[in-house]
Amino acid sequence: MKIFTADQIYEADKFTIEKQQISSDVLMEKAATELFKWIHSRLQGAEVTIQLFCGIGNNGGDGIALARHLQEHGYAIQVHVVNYSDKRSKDFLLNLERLKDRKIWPEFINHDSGLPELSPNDIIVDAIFGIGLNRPPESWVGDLIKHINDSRAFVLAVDVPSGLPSDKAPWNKEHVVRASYVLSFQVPKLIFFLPETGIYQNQWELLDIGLDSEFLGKTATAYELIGKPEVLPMYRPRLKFSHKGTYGHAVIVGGSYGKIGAVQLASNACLTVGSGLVTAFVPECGYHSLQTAIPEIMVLTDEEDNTITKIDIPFKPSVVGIGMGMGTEEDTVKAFSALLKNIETPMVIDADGLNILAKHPKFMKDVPKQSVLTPHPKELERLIGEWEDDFDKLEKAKTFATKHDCILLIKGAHSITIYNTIGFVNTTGNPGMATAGSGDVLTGMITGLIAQGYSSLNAAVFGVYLHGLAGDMGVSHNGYEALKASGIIENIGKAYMELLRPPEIENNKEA
Ligand SMILES: NC(=O)C1=CN([C@@H]2O[C@H](COP(=O)(O)OP(=O)(O)OC[C@H]3O[C@@H](n4cnc5c(N)ncnc54)[C@H](OP(=O)(O)O)[C@@H]3O)[C@@H](O)[C@H]2O)[C@@H](O)CC1
Ligand SMILES: Nc1ncnc2c1ncn2[C@@H]1O[C@H](COP(=O)(O)OP(=O)(O)O)[C@@H](O)[C@H]1O
Ligand SMILES: [K+]
Repeated sequence: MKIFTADQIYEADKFTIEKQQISSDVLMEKAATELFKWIHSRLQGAEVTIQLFCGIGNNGGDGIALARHLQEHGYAIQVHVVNYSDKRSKDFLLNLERLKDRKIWPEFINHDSGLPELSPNDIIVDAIFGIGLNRPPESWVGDLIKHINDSRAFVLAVDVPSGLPSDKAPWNKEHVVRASYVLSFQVPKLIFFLPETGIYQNQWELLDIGLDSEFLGKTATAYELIGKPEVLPMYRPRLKFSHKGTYGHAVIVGGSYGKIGAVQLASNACLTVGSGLVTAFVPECGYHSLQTAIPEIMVLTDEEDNTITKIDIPFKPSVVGIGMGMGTEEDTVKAFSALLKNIETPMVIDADGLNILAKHPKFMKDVPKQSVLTPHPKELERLIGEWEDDFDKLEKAKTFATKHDCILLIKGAHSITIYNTIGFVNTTGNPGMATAGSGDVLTGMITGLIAQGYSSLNAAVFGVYLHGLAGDMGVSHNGYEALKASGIIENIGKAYMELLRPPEIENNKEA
């Protein structure tokens, strides 16, 4: 599913109005109707006070129109207009008139008004600012937002939490609504998925307001949300007359004394995701434990006991996954650099592989094209330098990925795979995966997918989705805390099954 910018949403709005020959308030009415239906289906007329805070733009207009629907269905409402500007939108004014026609007089909140009384038992509708926010809210509006946050009431935000700009980090973290739930119109917004801005909403859901599907379909976007419909076509089925050679020979290089487990996890994940053959390359000290832990893999060892000093692979691997638990000793750096110079197949580079690249930027020119780099935020910072905010981070990541013709996978709650100018935002995974070794598992999985013939980009996007899905299945019975990296591997098979499960057939009413 595409992620549109605010400007693109305004264009979609305009296009829809022209094509369908409707007036703009029709879209606002549709938005308000969908908001109302959502609320009504849950509240069923409950006797709760709904406090609506409406700005003076179209986001506020949505709130005012919603208030009318709520009142018509007997809900106890209190409408507040947050009067932050004289430039009221046409459709806001239209809906304000409609409300007044029904003898509902909102309370106007200005810079010198006191703060309204709020109870934790109220439901608050936040329609102060939408995607039109383009400068810091004035301090009295910020104080009102803080008052809403302090109320401990359930806060339902319309379109986006107020105070959150769509293309930069908030100016003041206290002046952003912390929404219990966001009902957002038609398309997901990038702010929902970034660590700095995603924290302002617990949950979000899309409401279809009928923006033109032709426009949405043909418009190219810089970000795409990756769910089952996007990854399913990437799946490469196992062929009946295939053999292990069909699915490639992956090599996993890494480990050092005390960190052989990282290679074990990556190799096991590589095999479990379906690589035909897997060879691990580790320092001598890892030999016995690896051979014992995973009988299905082959093991090559360095001449040195405790670290990697020379990487000899006596065959042409399909792909090499490297870096987990490897350390950054001088000899290891030399071995890594020599491998980069000799290798032609794409690589998946993680952990200390990335740390070495960050310390020796000139090595980047030897990294095979179409390699996948899998940094967590700290490793990313070492690689691309500091950033101002998450948006700046993504731009810098795109510049880096384009310059080096690589796929840059930024790991996190919503991992984002960057290739050229596009970012693919993952939707699976959970906080249980914030546990030692889960990144090693991901590296192994992506390596195993490339070995089987997935393109590097598809391996990254598909791999991160499957990894998150396996994590989700891993916590479904045991909870977040007990998930271990090996638990993610144990659920890779189930994740495949879940991905390939046909959609439930709806009950035939006549049957
Ligand atoms: N297609 C869709 O998705 C549909 C979307 N709809 C809804 O429209 C919403 C967008 O509405 P919107 O464009 O009127 O902007 P909104 O966020 O209400 O802000 C109002 C104005 O405030 C101003 N302003 C900005 N920052 C400010 C500040 N700090 N302090 C003071 N003023 C500030 C700025 O105007 P400016 O002063 O810059 O000219 C801005 O225009 C969207 O989120 C959704 O809820 C639906 O109605 C139907 C279809
Ligand atoms: N809160 C979270 N929600 C979803 N996925 C997460 C979360 N925290 C971590 N992960 C995933 O777990 C993995 C952690 O990788 P990394 O930090 O490299 O771990 P390690 O170095 O221990 O292997 C990444 O794939 C990341 O996306
Ligand atoms: K809002």
